[in-house]
Amino acid sequence: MNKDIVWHQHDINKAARAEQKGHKAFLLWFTGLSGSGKSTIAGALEQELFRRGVHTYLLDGDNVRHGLCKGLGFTTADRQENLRRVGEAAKLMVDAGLVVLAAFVSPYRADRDAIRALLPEGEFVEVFVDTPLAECEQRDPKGLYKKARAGEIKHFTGIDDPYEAPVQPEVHIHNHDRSVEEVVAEVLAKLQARELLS
Ligand SMILES: Nc1ncnc2c1ncn2[C@@H]1O[C@H](COP(=O)(O)OS(=O)(=O)O)[C@@H](OP(=O)(O)O)[C@H]1O
Ligand SMILES: Nc1ncnc2c1ncn2[C@@H]1O[C@H](COP(=O)(O)OP(=O)(O)O)[C@@H](O)[C@H]1O
Repeated sequence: MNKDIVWHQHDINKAARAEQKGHKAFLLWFTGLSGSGKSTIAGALEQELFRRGVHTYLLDGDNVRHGLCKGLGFTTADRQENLRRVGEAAKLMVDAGLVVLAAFVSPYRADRDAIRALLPEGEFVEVFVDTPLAECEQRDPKGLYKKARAGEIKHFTGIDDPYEAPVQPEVHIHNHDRSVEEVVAEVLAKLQARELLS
């Protein structure tokens, strides 16, 4: 870091924004295999939060790779850079007073922990969307598992690339043989128990 660049503390801070918006700001980080249901659950949860008047923003892996993270692939280094950029963007949004929902495979513990470390204690909520690989592969909505099995896609998480499951996620969802509504209700209850939502 250049020592001539000094942090400027502005007058409107996070507490003031939370008071204006009427709720706390935090980052809900959804991690799990491709096809586990991250986008579906994050999207349904965002709808419910929005309905309650919560100011939200949903960052989705497939979408940010069209802009902020354009050109990055799926090597370990590219995933790390992808998640570093997303983590910094999410941090700004949380500072702006939003409840940010981020849905990324984010297969490496170190990358997820690096994002956790960017935020104040309690403002990073890791949500492990735990769906068996066989189920994800059966869902295969984009046909990517089929391509990965055929060797047409390399470094595919769960096939020829690792997925390091969270050890102590704040929320552990089993998203198999359950309705999306049931799962959303479970996440909301966990957030209320942590006093992140009223
Ligand atoms: N090799 C490989 N491994 C995993 N996923 C792949 C790969 N190639 C393409 N895709 C598609 O890209 C989506 C994952 O992007 P992410 O930005 O979430 O990945 S990561 O967090 O940087 O690991 C992922 O989206 P989801 O299915 O929504 O998880 C896939 O559709
Ligand atoms: N609880 C669930 N039960 C059955 N199918 C689900 C459930 N949650 C998500 N799905 C389906 O699984 C597929 C993958 O979901 P998606 O949200 O795209 O996963 P991801 O974002 O993790 O890749 C979609 O076809 C979605 O409709």
